[in-house]
Amino acid sequence: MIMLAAILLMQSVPEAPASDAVDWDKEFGVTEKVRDPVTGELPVDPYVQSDSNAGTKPFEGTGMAKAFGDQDGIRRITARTVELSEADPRIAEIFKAHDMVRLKRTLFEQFCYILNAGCSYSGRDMAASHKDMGVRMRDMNALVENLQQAMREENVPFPAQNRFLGKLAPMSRDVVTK
Ligand code: HEM
Repeated sequence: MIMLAAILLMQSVPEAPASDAVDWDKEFGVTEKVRDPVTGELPVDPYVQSDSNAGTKPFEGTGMAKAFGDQDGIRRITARTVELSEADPRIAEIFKAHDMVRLKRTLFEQFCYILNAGCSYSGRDMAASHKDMGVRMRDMNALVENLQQAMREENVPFPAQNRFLGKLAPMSRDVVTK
């Protein structure tokens, strides 16, 4: 008897008419970014593209590009640096919420441009890219260790590794949160 009453009660609950349904995503201004079907990258806010966004001038001559294995070597080194950082418990959290497809492309372009290996840099400047990310000096050190490992794995000679790190070091002023 109680069972029957419960079933009748459940059936008599009126369904909300479709016109009353509230689009909460719209109310709260929630929009989901969609990846570009060709590049696989998420869109970013408009910015002015310039090689000067790379944060430093390129090396002269072809020596540094050769030491890094030209574009193929640079691509492997940047991809490996990102891969190691995504798996590094010290800094993985920082990378999780961001677009690693875009980062692999722009980091490659930046390194390739700086090493004078025949690229232009199309990414954002270092201050804009790392704004509000909360990067601390110890996070920077972790990333540098991962880059050093990636360079070692590609047999980049030690003096060339250090010359390159010397170019990147001043950028920490724009990357690390003050
Ligand atoms: C000198 C050191 C560094 C250099 C040269 C560098 C370079 C770059 C470049 C070229 C971009 C892409 C810009 C763009 O999307 O337009 C980027 C973005 C990013 N970087 Fe760095 N970075 C440095 C340090 C760091 C550190 C220490 C961390 C964290 C531990 C970090 C985390 C990220 C993340 C998560 C993004 C993606 C941002 C986004 O998609 O909005 N970077 N970085």
